[in-house]
Amino acid sequence: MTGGAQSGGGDGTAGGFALQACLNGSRGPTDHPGLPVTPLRLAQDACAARAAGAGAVHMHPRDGTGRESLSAADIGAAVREVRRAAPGLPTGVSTGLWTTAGDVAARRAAVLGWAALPTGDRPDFASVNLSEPGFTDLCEDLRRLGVGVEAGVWSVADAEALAAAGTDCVRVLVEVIGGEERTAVARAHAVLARLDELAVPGPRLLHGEHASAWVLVDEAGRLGLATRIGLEDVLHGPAGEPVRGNADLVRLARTRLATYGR
Ligand SMILES: C[C@H](N)CC(=O)CC(=O)O
Repeated sequence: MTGGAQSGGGDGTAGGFALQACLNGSRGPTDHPGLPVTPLRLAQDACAARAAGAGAVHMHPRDGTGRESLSAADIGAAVREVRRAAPGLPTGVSTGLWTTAGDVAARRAAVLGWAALPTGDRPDFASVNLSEPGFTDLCEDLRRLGVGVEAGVWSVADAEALAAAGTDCVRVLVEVIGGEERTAVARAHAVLARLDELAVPGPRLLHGEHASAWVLVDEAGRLGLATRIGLEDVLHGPAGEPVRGNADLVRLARTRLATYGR
């Protein structure tokens, strides 16, 4: 089985949870009527996702115009509101380079600005995409800020880059981005196997998006790995049925994971 020895201490979780809710991603409000964008809506959805069975949240905080933002003010406002509504819920944010339009120095400066936040307003962890330039400096900056790194591995090449860098991370996100549903499981296995071959430490969280989202929730269940679901990754249930929002998606994922004893 792939993802075995390094999958998270044998308890099938990624550092204490089996299911993370990815609340909004880069989506806009026209994508789904339930999409949370403001700190208050993110907090409401975090709370509802936890009640539905999520053990952590990942979000893309926005500025006053609704655009993704890494500024200390916007990150701090979203994290603070989520912590107020859902105390103790592990809370993470994206650091996607698209947020600063591909400007590595601007991203680094924004993240370094989180030093001005009280520690309680800093996220517990942040995802860092290995395919993006500047990931080693960013990981070191996050470590100094006391923010855990979720290493975003999208390919075998990313797995090799992570092994070569030796980055300390709280979790390895095996993210099957793009491509067709019928190849998603094979792609996931190729990355998981390479991570294990290279003895990359850290629990794995496996997920896909769009057509591959549900098939990889099932595969994570089968492999005993953590996974994630939410409006960032998919806008409907496993049979294409409509959902009201993140809490519905989390409930549906929990039902599927239960069939694998999770
Ligand atoms: C393209 C993926 N939705 C990227 C993702 O989930 C990780 C991140 O926020 O950087």
